[in-house]
Amino acid sequence: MSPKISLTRYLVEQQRIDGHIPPELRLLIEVVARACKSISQAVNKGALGDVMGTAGSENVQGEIQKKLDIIANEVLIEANEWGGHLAAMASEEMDSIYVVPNRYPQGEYLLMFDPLDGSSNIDVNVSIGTIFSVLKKSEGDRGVEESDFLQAGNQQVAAGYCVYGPQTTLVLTVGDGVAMFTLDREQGSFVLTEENVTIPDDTQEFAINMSNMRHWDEPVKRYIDECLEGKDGPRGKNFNMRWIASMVADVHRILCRGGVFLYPWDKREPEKAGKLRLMYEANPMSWLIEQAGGAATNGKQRILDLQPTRLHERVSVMLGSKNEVERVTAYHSGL
Ligand SMILES: O=P(O)(O)OC[C@H]1O[C@](O)(COP(=O)(O)O)[C@@H](O)[C@@H]1O
Ligand SMILES: [Mg+2]
Ligand SMILES: [Mg+2]
Repeated sequence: MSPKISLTRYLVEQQRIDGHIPPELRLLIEVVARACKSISQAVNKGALGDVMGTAGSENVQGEIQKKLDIIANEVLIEANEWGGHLAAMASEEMDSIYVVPNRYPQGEYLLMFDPLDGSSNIDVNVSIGTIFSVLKKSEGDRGVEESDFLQAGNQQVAAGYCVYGPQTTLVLTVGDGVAMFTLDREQGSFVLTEENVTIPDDTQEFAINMSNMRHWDEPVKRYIDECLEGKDGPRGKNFNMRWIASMVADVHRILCRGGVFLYPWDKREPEKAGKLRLMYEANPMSWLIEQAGGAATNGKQRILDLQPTRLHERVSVMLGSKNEVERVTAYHSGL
């Protein structure tokens, strides 16, 4: 049996052999992974720990925060602020950026995260996760500002998520393909279980919240209608549907076996570009999908080329198997 390769060894090889990542970034990723391990332990406690239910407070998105949203946010802040690799952090659960206090060494990276993704599934024992994205701080000595974070997704230097499901799995890219690490609870460490993950260009499985159908725009309606017509329709093949309502779990399924995920703009809140957030949901997931051979657009443009204007900006998301994403994107330009 091939020797178990730990996350640390994998990253050291990425650093030393492939020269893909500087030592500081490697150390930052290890700290994020350790934080995810602690969050996984809190999640596993469930009703045995004081982690279920709402916290009663509201976040900048206007959502009622769950206790685990706040616990996960605090774990990530505490783990990363003293490590010396970061200049600042931003989170779905914090209105503005968190600048690393100057009693700690200042690093050159910016970390963004969705500390707990799939919050509506926390109390019903369905897979949830943490999503993260790393950018470089711009050169110069001036203090970090929110504008430093407003970089296009194609500027990410690392991106990943950790899914807390039957297994705890960390999925990562530093621009050299996608690797998956499973938490070995006995050892307490992440072990490499999949490397150079690739997703098929074609698929017969789509993921969308069908209950929003009457609110969708024509191109999305057409695309889903054709999938539902199956082999009797213009697609000539049957499609299956899945919707876990945890983006991290729906995307993980796609990285494991292909598929297409859509959370498009809809008429419920026409002034919003979509439900999901560009900086710490769509950008990291889009880079992972592209690194695995897939595609990700907002229906019109490659998500990674979008220039952000606000920290908590929302975006329409279509990602997964390349040929399906290209098809639904083509429908948006009237083809
Ligand atoms: O409940 P809906 O409308 O299907 O939305 C589900 C989507 O909302 C989310 O839960 C939003 O993320 P958060 O849980 O981090 O707020 C996604 O994970 C998921 O894809
Ligand atoms: Mg989320
Ligand atoms: Mg969240």
